[in-house]
Amino acid sequence: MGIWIVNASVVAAGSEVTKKHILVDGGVVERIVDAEAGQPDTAGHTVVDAAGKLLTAGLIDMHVHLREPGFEYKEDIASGTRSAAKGGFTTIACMPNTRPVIDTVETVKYVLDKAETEGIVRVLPYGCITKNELGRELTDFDALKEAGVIGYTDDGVGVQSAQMMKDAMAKAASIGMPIIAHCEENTLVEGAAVSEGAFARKHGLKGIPNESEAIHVGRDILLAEATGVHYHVCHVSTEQSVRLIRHAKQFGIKVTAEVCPHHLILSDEDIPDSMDANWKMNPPLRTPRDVQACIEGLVDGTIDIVVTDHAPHSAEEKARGMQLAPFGITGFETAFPLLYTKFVATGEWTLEFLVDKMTKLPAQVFGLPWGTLEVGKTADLTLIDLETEKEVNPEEFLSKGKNTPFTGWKLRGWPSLTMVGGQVVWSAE
Ligand SMILES: NC(=O)N[C@@H](CC(=O)O)C(=O)O
Ligand SMILES: [Zn+2]
Ligand SMILES: [Zn+2]
Repeated sequence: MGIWIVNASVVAAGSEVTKKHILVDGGVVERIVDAEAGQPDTAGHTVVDAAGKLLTAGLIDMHVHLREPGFEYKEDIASGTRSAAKGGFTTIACMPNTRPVIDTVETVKYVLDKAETEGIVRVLPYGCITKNELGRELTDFDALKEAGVIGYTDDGVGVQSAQMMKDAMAKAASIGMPIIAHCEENTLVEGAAVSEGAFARKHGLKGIPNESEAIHVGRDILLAEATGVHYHVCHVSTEQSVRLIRHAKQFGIKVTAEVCPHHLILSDEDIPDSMDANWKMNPPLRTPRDVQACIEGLVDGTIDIVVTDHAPHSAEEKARGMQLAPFGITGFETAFPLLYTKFVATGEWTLEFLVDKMTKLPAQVFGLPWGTLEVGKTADLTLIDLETEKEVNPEEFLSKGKNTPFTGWKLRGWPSLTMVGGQVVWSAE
C-alpha cells in the first residue's frame, strides 16, 4: 500500500507551479502525473489531499546543532529531529561541538545510533578537524570517515593556526572529503558579543569586526587552492567574505559557501535596546550593507546554499544578557517561512530559487542522493502551506530551544507535512 499525494502544487520554473498527483510506494516516488489528467485510481492506497499546498523535495540543512551528547538540556537528537521535521527538513548535518565533541569513532557511532533509534529525519554527522576542537592536533580523518562523518569542521571556533588548517586540508583532499570552516580570527574578537557597527557604538560595546571572519576566509581560500580540497565556508556574514569567495570561484578554486536566514534578514540596527540575548549569535548580525552583500552573493551563486545554524540554548542561559549569554539562535522552525515571506512573497526571488537553495543545491554541494523530486528517487518530501499567515511563537517549537529573535513575526510558507523515505514523520494535522 502506497500514498497518493493528490492535487499538489509542484514548482515548474521560476515561480510557476503545476498541479500533480504523486504516488509514493516502497519508500520511493513511484509516479508523478498531471492533475489535468484527472483523479488517479487510489484504491488500496492512503490519500493525502495536498490541494493548495506546495510539494518539494525534503529540505536539507547542512549546518545544525543537535547538542547530543552532553548538552541534552539545550536539545537532543529526538527533539532536534522533530523540530527539523516540523520545519520541513528531511536531512540535517550536525555539528560536532557537543560534549564530548565528535572527534572519535565512538562518538560518531553514538550519534548515528541515537539518530537511528530516536531521530525522525536523516542525520549526517560532521567530525572535528582537531581533537577537542582545541586546534592543536588533527583527529583521525580516515577513521572518522570510515565511521560515517561527511566532512570535518571545528564549528563553534575557528582553526587559528594556518599550518594546522593546511595539514587538515591536505589530508581531507587526499581522501576526497570536504573541510567546513567556522571562520573567526580570535585575536580580533576577544570579549565582544555584537558586531562592530551602529548598535555597538550606541551602547559603547566592543564590536566584532568583519575582518575577524574575512581574514580566515581569505587565508583558507589560498590554502584550499594550494591543497585542492573542497573548502566550504560556514555562515557567511560579511561583505568582505562574499567578495573573497566570489573572486576565488572566478579562479576555479573549489570553494562553496552557506548563509543563514538571519544574516539575510536582520542587521545590527534591528537589535532592540533591551539587549535581549536572543539577538546574539555567531557570526553576529552585521551592518545593512553586509546583509545586502549576502543577499547579492546568494543571488549570483557566490553563496551556494541556505542553512539554519540551528543553535538552541536554554532560556536560563539566554537570560544572562547580551554579554554573558552563549551565541546562537534556533532555526529549523522559522527558516522556510522567513525566507518565503521576506523574499518570495515579495517577488524578489522566485520560488524555484529558494527551493533549490534548500534542496537540490545542498545535495549537489555535498554529493548527497536527495534533494530532487523525481520518479525513482527516495520519497523525502515536504508539503508547504504558502497561504496561511501565522505568527512565530517559540512556545510552539518542537525544539527545546526557544531562543529566536523572530517572536511575533507574521509569516507565510509554513511546512504542513514532512515525509522521510516514504513515511510521514510529521504532519500539522
Ligand atoms: N552560531 C552560533 O551562534 N552558535 C553555535 C556555534 C557556531 O555555529 O559557531 C553554537 O554551537 O551555539
Ligand atoms: Zn560556527
Ligand atoms: Zn554552527
